[in-house]
Amino acid sequence: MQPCCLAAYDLACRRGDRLLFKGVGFELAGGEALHLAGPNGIGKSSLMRILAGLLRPYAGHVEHDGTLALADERPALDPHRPLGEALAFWRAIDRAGEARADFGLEDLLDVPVRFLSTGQRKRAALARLAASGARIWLLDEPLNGLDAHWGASTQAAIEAHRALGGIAVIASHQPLQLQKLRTLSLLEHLP
Ligand SMILES: Nc1ncnc2c1ncn2[C@@H]1O[C@H](COP(=O)(O)OP(=O)(O)OP(=O)(O)O)[C@@H](O)[C@H]1O
Repeated sequence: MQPCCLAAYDLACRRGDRLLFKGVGFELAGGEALHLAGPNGIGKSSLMRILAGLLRPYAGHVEHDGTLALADERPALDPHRPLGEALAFWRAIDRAGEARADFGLEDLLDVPVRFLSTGQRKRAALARLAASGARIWLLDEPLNGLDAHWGASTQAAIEAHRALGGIAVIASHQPLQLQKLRTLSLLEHLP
């Protein structure tokens, strides 16, 4: 895997007429992981969208070297297609190789995405991200809806991605069992 990096400098975020946070900065190199922490509504998902380039920061800027992929509560899979086709749609666009991570979807490939359970849909979204070949994974509440087995498997997939030199930024209310995990609490960046 090519070297990658992700850095945020003095970020501030405003939504509507409210400033959510300010002065957020970090630098991540290949193999590193950052846990975004903070209570409901503080701006973790907003920060994720800024990092992904989907939301303009009120102040500051983001720099990255390496492709980014975001998995949030929207699975970005066509709800009307069978899961196999919905994943193939992205594979054709991403032109990445086979995903190394196994999210146990083999028996669900003919099920329309809209019929998947919460945890199955989450696993499908994670499989899409893992198959994208992106070097920088932005994971917004990746463990939501997953049972203990798939929660552990997802964290193992994150560790495998890091071992290959990838970066992971993870917003999560749930404890994470990841090696050398750095933490950024948005509570320390209130305006
Ligand atoms: N499009 C929008 N316009 C205005 N306000 C918004 C918009 N999207 C989100 N917000 C507000 O921004 C704040 C931060 O939302 P965000 O989803 O980033 O928080 P969060 O830390 O991820 O929360 P949670 O832990 O509940 O997922 C919330 O008060 C939310 O209502």
